[in-house]
Amino acid sequence: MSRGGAKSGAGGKPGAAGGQAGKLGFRSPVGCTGVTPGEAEFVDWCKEEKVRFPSSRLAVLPATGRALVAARNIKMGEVVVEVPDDAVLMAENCSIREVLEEEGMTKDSADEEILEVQGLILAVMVEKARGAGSRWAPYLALLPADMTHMPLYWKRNEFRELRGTAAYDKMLGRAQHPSDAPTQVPLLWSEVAAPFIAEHPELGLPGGERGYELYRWATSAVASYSFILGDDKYQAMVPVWDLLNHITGEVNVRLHHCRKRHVLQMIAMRDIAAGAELVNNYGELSNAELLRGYGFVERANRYNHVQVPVGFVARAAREQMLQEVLEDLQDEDDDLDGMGEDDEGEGEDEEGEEEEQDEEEEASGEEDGAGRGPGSAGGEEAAEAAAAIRRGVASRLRLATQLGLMPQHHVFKVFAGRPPPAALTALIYLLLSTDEEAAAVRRAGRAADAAAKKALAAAGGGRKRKASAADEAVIVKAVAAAGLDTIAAALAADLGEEEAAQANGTRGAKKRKGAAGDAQDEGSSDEEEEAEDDDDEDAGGEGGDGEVAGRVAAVYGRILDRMLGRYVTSLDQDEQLMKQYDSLPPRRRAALLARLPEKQALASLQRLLAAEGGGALAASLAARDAAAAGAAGKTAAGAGSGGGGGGSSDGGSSDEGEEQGQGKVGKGRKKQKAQGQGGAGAPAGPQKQAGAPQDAKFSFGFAL
Ligand SMILES: C[S@@+](CC[C@H](N)C(=O)[O-])C[C@H]1O[C@@H](n2cnc3c(N)ncnc32)[C@H](O)[C@@H]1O
Repeated sequence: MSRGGAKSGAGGKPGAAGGQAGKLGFRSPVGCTGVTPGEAEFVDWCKEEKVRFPSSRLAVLPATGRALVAARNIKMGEVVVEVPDDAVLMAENCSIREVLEEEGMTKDSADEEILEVQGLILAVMVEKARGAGSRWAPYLALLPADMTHMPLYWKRNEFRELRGTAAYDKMLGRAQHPSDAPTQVPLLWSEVAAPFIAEHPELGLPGGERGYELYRWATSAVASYSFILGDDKYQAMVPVWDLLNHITGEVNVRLHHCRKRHVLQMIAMRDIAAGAELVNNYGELSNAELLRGYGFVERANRYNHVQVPVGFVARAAREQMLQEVLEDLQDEDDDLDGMGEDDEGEGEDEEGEEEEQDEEEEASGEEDGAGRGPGSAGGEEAAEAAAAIRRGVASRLRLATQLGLMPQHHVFKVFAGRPPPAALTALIYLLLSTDEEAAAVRRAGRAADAAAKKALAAAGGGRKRKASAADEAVIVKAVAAAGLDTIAAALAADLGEEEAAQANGTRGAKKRKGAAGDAQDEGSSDEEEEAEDDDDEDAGGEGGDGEVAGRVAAVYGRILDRMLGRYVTSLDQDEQLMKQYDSLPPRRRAALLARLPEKQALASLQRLLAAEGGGALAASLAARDAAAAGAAGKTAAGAGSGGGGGGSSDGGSSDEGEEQGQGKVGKGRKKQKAQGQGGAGAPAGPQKQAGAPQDAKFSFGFAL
């Protein structure tokens, strides 16, 4: 656990690096790791390995733990750290590389990413177990012996404090690679690491309890200290680079790989005063994400947000449509109760929903609340309606994927005080859309796709080349923009712009019941046309104002209610707890700082929708450029394999080298054998705002 005190770093004045940590004025209740001795040995080892950091020195800071600080004034552009490619520790160059290769646990031999990660964990275990016999002994000795700040060590009741947060979801494997989730650590131990150790007694690794403890430590070290290098995404422990802490908004170095010289470099992004901390950027991470991946939180964090899973959106839309259909069928509201909708087989786009259901059941025992599913009281018609709604939603989710509306890891990020993401509002609209509207969006998408391809072909001139990830991103951006245009036009029309409605062929209120409409009649019928006319009449002078907006807002309401209901405490309770912050145990404080901002973001959206209704939704859609840019980024990432935390802009490369950032993004090109492939360079997201290069081929940690 945290151990404080400004101790002197190797060759440095005690506490000289007040810098950013001082400005921070806050020390994370967890995460500032205990410090193990061994700087002198480590510094000697660095000299032997030609790991250079001539202008900086090691230090221990009260707020961030062990750190690297400027030993003198550093000029922007100076190389502050150089690590030869072969000094990094990887599965591919450790002392048991052949064994790991044979067992399919290296970059070239592994079938799955998770096995590569396990390969590095085993490599760290072996090198650690070898003690002084390991080439990396002084480096590994400097890593904190105590990693219990990481939530994977939290007790069940402490972990429960995180329920509802992105940290909780991810730790249970709900929001990203399930196999990377900390809660899977015991499983990975028993299924992967323990059998490996048993089959290779010659490696001298301990089994049993001792082995598991070493495994947990190595897992924590790899999660919070390793880097993912370059396009090829080699997972590596990079000495000295990993001494740098993260302080949101304070990053002052970027990471770079010099291919010519085969060295990983850290370059000053600005002038750094003597004594100031060198600060890396782990990504645009909320407190919940920082806690999950690195075991610390920040007092104020501009990246705090709440993550809305796509599964929630789909479920809320289904519930809304079912309620509307049932109302249309003139059933009693009560008919909605007890209609156990079958949640299976929704399709891959609703990943996470079933798990959420489990959690809800666990949390409240009333997951299948009112308004869900046919099967009993609603009778056959209702059952058919619900089935049609499910099909309609599944098909629109596929369309949304084609349009690039699906967010990374299937979660939308909602920030306090900002309109919801355009892609989220657009997705809700799409889910509620009629077949005709969905078809129009599909056509618009295809047209934009074709236009973008044509433009790319024209830009490529005579030498037609294969579309790169960046090209694909342009296409997706265009498609997403087209889809959003169609949707925005329809929404604007519904908000009262009749002309736009006609121009876009948008329809009356009842016809907007989307999949609910499908449920009654797949094709457009005379009755439906009549209904449309009726609706137009009903709407009268108001022109159906707010009908769609009202429905979209209702879906938002359902999402928000469900999201807010997931936490162990209410927003009010948390605000009260903040008043007793100092008296809370560290892990409770950390959990509070992880979940409170999420609730504040949800409450803020609730207020925004209540105050501005359709205005807030229109503002959301107006942010389409950002959404489209996000889609473009996702596509670039998707061409590789996507990944964890941070931003996702594509990286540039040159003969000289590549820049890298923290986002787990790569283009997935052909595997290469060389080690330390890393480009290096700019941590992904926040640097965009700091005016730094936007390259991002470099990640930190893995998806723990
Ligand atoms: C790459 S290491 C950085 C070096 C680390 N401080 C040490 O003592 O070894 C990442 C770990 O540093 C700590 N850390 C990084 N930034 C922090 C911050 N802003 N506040 C508290 N702890 C931080 C967390 O324990 C995190 O898991």
